[in-house]
Amino acid sequence: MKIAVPNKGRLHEPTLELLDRAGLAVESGADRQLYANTVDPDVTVLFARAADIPEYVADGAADMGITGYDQHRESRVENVDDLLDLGFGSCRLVLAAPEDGDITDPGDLAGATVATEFPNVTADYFAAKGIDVEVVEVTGATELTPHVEMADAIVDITSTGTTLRVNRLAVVDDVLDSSVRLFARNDVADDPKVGQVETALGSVLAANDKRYVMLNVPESELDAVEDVLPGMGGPTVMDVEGEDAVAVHAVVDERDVFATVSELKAVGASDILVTEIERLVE
Ligand SMILES: Nc1ncnc2c1ncn2[C@@H]1O[C@H](COP(=O)(O)OP(=O)(O)OP(=O)(O)O)[C@@H](O)[C@H]1O
Ligand SMILES: O=P(O)(O)OC[C@H]1O[C@H](OP(=O)(O)OP(=O)(O)O)[C@H](O)[C@@H]1O
Ligand SMILES: [Mg+2]
Repeated sequence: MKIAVPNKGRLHEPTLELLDRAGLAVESGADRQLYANTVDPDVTVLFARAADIPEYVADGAADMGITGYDQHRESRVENVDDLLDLGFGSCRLVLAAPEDGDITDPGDLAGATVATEFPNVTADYFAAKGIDVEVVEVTGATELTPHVEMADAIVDITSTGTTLRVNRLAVVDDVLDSSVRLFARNDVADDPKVGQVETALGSVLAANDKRYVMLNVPESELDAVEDVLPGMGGPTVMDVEGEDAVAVHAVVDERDVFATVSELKAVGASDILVTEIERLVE
């Protein structure tokens, strides 16, 4: 099983970190190598440009891939299916035009020129609206093109909005929401290894917003503690040897931890520990 992952840029580190946490650590070697082993002898990693990954997977150079959904759409590959939203690299592709200009609606661009690093997504967007534009492909610094009369508007990535603001561009319309996805080629979708990789990465995401809570409580108060801790499938309860108390363990949503700990104390729990969870397979 080969997984194509970004070889550099903003998606590289978080992808390797996620694989690491999922128990598929990439074994370090020379920085610029093409292939790397993981701790699983059946899983290797192919380093590629974020934009090339969907095609590498579609063509069979790799079986699974991790990259932005925007790149998946831009590649127009059809034999690749998303398995998981990995929750990082969130951004929007937007149509933007000079803030002091007269383009305030996509329809204002009929017959005009739009510059972008995403010519296919852009062409599909205008075609769906029935608006005829000329799409000019650029490979970077897209935000400059309206100011040097190369284009009337752009389709580009925005996240904080800083780049658009600095270049005095305003959003005219949303084109696509993107985040990083795990995907696989259709013809390997039933391979057990694909399922294992999906489960491993999914278990890290599932654990991200959960905490493990441990506490001791007198046996007489156990019912009250169980009311506070509905948890997944109920808490685990263990006898504490030689004492009239039990130890209780439970998985709690991160956002509920503050309230839960207060309630647990109120019903007589002591020695309360809250820890992070590395992985959670339900
Ligand atoms: N500002 C951003 N915020 C969040 N995600 C982004 C942002 N810019 C890009 N991305 C995501 O990262 C993917 C890769 O971006 P890109 O190919 O520009 O690489 P990079 O990490 O910016 O490195 P470089 O541009 O130096 O090659 C994009 O397709 C998109 O999914
Ligand atoms: O809304 P913002 O937070 O400003 O982010 C948007 C910018 O981020 C990306 O550029 P990147 O930093 O990857 O530089 P690049 O043009 O070299 O890819 C993207 O191409 C935008 O220019
Ligand atoms: Mg970039």
